[in-house]
Amino acid sequence: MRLSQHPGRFCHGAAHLRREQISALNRSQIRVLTTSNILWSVQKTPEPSRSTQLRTEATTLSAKKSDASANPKTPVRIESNKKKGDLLGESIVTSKEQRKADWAIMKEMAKYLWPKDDWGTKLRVGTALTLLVGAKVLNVEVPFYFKNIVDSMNIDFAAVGGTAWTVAGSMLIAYGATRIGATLFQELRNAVFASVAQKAIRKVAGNVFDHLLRLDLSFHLSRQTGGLTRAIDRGTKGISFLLTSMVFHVFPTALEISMVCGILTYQYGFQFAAITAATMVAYTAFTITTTAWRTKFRKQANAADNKGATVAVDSLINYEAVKYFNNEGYEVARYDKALKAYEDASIKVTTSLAFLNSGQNIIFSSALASMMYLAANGVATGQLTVGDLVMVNQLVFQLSVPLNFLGSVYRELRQSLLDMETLFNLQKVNVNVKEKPDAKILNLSHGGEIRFENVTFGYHPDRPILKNASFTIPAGAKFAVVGPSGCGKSTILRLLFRFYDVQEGRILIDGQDVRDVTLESLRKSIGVVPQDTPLFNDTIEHNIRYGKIDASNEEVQRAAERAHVHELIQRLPEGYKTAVGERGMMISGGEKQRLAVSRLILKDPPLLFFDEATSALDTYTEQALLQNIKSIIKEKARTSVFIAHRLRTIYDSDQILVLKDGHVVEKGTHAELLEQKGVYADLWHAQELSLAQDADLERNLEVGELEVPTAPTPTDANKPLN
Ligand SMILES: Nc1ncnc2c1ncn2[C@@H]1O[C@H](COP(=O)(O)OP(=O)(O)OP(=O)(O)O)[C@@H](O)[C@H]1O
Repeated sequence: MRLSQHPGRFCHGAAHLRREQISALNRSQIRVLTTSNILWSVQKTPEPSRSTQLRTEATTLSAKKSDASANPKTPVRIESNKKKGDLLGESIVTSKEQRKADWAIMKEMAKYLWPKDDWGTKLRVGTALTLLVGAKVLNVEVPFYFKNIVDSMNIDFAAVGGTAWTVAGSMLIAYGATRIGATLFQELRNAVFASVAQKAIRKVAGNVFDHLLRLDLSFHLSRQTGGLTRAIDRGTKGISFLLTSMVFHVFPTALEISMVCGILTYQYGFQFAAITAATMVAYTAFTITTTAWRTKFRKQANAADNKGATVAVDSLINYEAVKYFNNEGYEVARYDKALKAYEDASIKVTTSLAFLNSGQNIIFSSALASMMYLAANGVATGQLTVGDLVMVNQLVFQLSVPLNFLGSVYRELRQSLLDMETLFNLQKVNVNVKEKPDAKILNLSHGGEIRFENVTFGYHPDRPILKNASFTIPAGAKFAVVGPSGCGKSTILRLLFRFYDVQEGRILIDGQDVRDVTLESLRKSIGVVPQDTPLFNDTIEHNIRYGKIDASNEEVQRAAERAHVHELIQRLPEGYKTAVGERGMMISGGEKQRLAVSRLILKDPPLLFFDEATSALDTYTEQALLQNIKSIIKEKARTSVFIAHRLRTIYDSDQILVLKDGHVVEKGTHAELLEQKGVYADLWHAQELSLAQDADLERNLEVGELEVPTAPTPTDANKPLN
C-alpha cells in the first residue's frame, strides 16, 4: 500500500486512519511516513521527502525527461546548423541545404558500394553490374525478335503452305530465350548484390548504436525513445533502398533509355528519337518538381509518426503512473492527436501521389500515341512494315517499366534520403564530455583521495547546483554527504563519474584531474549503487553478472549472498533465471537495490558510491546489508561515499559533509556536527525523535486503537510532537 506523497494531505488524512487501516500498513512504512514528515518540516522544502515519494522509475524518468525537455538550454549540441527537432526529421530546411545534405549522404553511401580494401564487395558490385548490362541488352533485343516474328507471319499461309513453326520457328525460340535470359540475369544480379546492402545496413546501424551509447547523459535524458527507434528503423531500411536504387535503377534506366533512343534513331530516323528524348525530359522534370513539392507532406507524416511512437512508448513505459491517476483516456487522446496528424499528412501523401501518377501517365501515353501515329503513317506510306509498328510500340512500351520505376524510385529515394538524414544527424550529435588525446590511465596509488576544488556546476548555466564547493574525501575513508532533497548530492557523483564536466574549479582523484584521465579507467574505478537501479529486461542472473560479464556462476551466487539476496532468489520458482521485467518492474525496490549491490561486489572497484542504496529496505535487512557493505569496504580499505537521508545509516562515517543550496555548510564527524548545533544536529534530533515516536506507535498498535499524530508544521519543527 502506498500513501499520499503530499505532506499536507498526509497529516490531514492520517489523523483519521482507523485501527484496521493502520494495522494494514506494515510497520516500516509507518516509520518512514512519520520520519519523512518531520524531515520535510525541518528542511522547509516544498518537496516531500524522498522516502515517501512513489519510487517508480517511471515517475522519476518522466519527471527528469520533462525537466530536461522543458528547458531550451539542454546541453545537446548538434554540429549541423539545424535545430534539434531535425534529429527526428521534423524541421523543414531549404532545398539548397537539402540538396547538400542529400549529396553528402549519397557520397557516404558510395563508400559502402566501393569500399577500400574490400575486394569481395567490389567483386560483387562488379558482377552485379555486368549481369545488369547483360539483362538490359537482352531486354532491348526482345522487340527485334517480335518484329521479325510479326513480319515473317505477314504472309498468306494457305497459299504458301506450312505452319507458324516452320516460318518463324527460330525467331520464336530466340524471343523466348532472350526473355528468359533477361529475367535470369536480373534475379542473379539481385542475389549477388544482396550481401552488399545488408553489410552496409549492419555497419551503419552498428555505428549509430555505438555513437548513441557514447553520447552524454544529457542527450539520453532528453531523448524520445519511441521516435528515436522509429527513426533508426526507417533510416536503416532507407540504406538498402538507396544502395539498390543507385546501382539498379538510376544507372540501368539511363542505359536503357540511351539504347532505345539510339535504336529508334538508327532504325527509324530522328523524329522518333526526338519524341523519345522530349518525353524523357518532360517526364523527369515533372517527376522531380512534383516530388519536391510532395516531400513536405512526407516530412510531416514522418514527424507525426515519430510523435505517435514517442507518445505510445512513453505511456507504456509509464504504465503504472497512467493507472495511478486513471489517465488512460488522456493518454489515448494524446496518442490519437498524433495519429490524426499522421492521418492528415498521409492523406496528402496519397492524394499528391495520385496527381504524380496521373501526370506521368499522361506524358507517357501522349508520347506513345504520337510514336504510334508516326509508325502507322510509315506503314501506310509503305516505308515501314507492320513488324516495325509493333517494334516501335514494344520498344517504347518497354521503356515505361523503368520510367515508371524511375518515378517511384525518385520518390522513394527522396524518402530514404530523408530517413537517412535523421540517422546520419544522430551520428553528428556532439559528445560534450570528451577524453583528451593525451589522457592517462587513472593511477590510484595513493588509495583514492577525492578532492573537489572550488567546484561550480549547474545543469543549466542560469541555475547553479554546486556553488564554489570545496571538500576532500580522504583515501580509504567512509564519507557521507547529507542535505535537503535537490541540494546536489547525487550531482557530486555524476561529476566525479564525468557524466558532466564542472563549469568552474576541478575534481581530483589522487591528485589527477578527472578530465586528464581516460574515461574507461575513471569509470572502471568507481562503483555505484544508484537511487534507481537500472535493470535489463532479462533474468536476475544476467542483471547481477552485468557487474562482471565474464563472472562464473559461483561468483554471481557469492555476490548475491553478500548482498543478502541469494536466499530470496532461491525461493523464487525460477531462481536465478527469474525475469525481472522491463526496468525491473517485476521485482521490489528493495530487491532491486540488493541486486545493484551484488553487481557492485562483482565489479569490485576501489572507489564506492552508495546513493541512498538501502532506502527501500526494511530496518533488519538494511542493517544486515550495511554490515556486509562495511566488510566489503574494509577488506581493501576502499574510499566510500554514502549519500543518505536516514542519518542513522551514516552517523559512524569518518567524515560527514552537509550540503545546502549548493554550498558546503558543515563538515566533520557526527560528534563534531552535533556539537556545532547546526543543520546536521537539527536533522539528527528530528529523526531521533521520529524514531522514538515510531517505537511508541508500534507499542500502542499492540495494545489498542490509536490515532496517528499529525505531521508538524514548519514552525514547530523543532518542538516535541504529541
Ligand atoms: N539532468 C538534469 N538536468 C537538469 N536538472 C537536473 C538534472 N539532474 C538533476 N537536476 C536538478 O539538480 C538538482 C540537484 O539534483 P541531485 O539529484 O543532485 O539532488 P539530490 O541532492 O541528490 O536530491 P535527492 O536527495 O532528492 O536525491 C535538482 O534540483 C534536480 O532537479
